[in-house]
Amino acid sequence: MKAIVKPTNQLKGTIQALSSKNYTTRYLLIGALAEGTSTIYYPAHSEDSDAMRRCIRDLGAVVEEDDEKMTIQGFGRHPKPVKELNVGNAGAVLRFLMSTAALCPEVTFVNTYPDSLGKRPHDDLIATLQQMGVEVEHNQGKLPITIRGGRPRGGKLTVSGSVSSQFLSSLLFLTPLLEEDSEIEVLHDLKSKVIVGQTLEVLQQAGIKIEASDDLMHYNVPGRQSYQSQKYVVQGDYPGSAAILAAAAVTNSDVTVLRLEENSKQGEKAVVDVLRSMGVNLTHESGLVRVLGNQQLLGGEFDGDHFTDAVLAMVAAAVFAEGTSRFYNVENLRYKECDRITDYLNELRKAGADVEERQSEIIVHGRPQGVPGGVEINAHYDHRVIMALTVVGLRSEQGLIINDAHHVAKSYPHYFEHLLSLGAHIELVEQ
Ligand SMILES: O=C(O)C1=C[C@@H](OP(=O)(O)O)[C@@H](O)[C@H](O)C1
Ligand SMILES: C=C(OP(=O)(O)O)C(=O)O
Repeated sequence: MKAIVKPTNQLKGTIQALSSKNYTTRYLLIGALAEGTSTIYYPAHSEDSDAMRRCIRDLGAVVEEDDEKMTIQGFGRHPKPVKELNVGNAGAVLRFLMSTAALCPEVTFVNTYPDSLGKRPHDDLIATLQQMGVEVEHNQGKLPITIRGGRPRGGKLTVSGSVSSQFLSSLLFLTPLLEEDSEIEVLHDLKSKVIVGQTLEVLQQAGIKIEASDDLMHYNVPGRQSYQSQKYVVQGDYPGSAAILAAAAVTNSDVTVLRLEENSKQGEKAVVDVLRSMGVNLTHESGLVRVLGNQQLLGGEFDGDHFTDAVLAMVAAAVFAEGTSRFYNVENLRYKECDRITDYLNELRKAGADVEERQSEIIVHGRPQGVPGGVEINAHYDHRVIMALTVVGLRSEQGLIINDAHHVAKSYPHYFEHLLSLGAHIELVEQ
């Protein structure tokens, strides 16, 4: 699908935030790791959450659903000895399930997105699984990956957090089920640290006890624990909503997004403060964010690691801000669905933005007068590139054509529908 994004002066209306992808994948997994029946209310429906649902079914969970909820009868510590799993393009799903797969005799994760997930590195998690006595066959740390497990061992474990927090989260899901107690030490650095808080939150909801140090670099995990089956309610998704809020900020708007909890543990909640500090007129009360956009934005300096999945949307807003903006501590954006620094900035430049890259920084010289647009954009298989370039297209002089825009469905299948309901001028054309 191609999205023809046309200049749009005004956005107006109210939308419900989509359900959080990152909570949905977690609740599906812990529902599967429990032995009873768990219920998830308002789960996300996106390619990534569908991937987790498909894989836990393949591993033996019984999943039923209606419009409002899913029920999961889990497999506990005894997944079905499945031979092959297909996680689509979902990084978190792959990494979380690589540990679960260690409970099976032999599972191969196939490579269905060679130009996206197929290029992402998993060496750090592979190394820890090997410490646990699991045999891993891989293609230089990448897919396809075969895990030969059966009886993974806990004990003293180390994992690097310098590329992705997902490796640590993955181990935190598995280690409570092992015979041995585990002590996990995070080496080097821990990127996307905030999201580990979401992992610890859901583990606690499932009755799992873990002692975490304040800096989230050390963990004591008692073994022989069981996941309790529970009822979970999925909150609204900040990363996806960040793009809607950015679109409202760069146009003349009165846009309200519902279901965005103020006390959420999602790091991307920070976009409310980021936009506010850029001078955007915005309120956040009772789970409702309202933006009164007037196209006036100011640049600023931001540690992007706090809101990793919303950096691209905030960069898109900064393209139209007065002055220079700097998003630092974002090197791990290079290891996502595409290289979200080099690939993304190349597309922004095509649209007419003035941007520079460093190894771990994005620098934007804002153009409050707007950018020319009038070009075709390569989506690089990346939902967040698609969402962010749409924001830029709305404020450009000649619009943008975003090719392969259907990949938006990885996290936010209703993105264009939501923007259309707010009055955006967008035409969707099947390619
Ligand atoms: O744990 C998770 O669910 C995620 C962790 C983050 O990845 P990294 O830890 O690789 O930055 C984030 O970008 C991703 O969308 C989801
Ligand atoms: C990077 C993302 O997801 P994942 O790592 O799970 O593929 C994302 O949703 O932006």
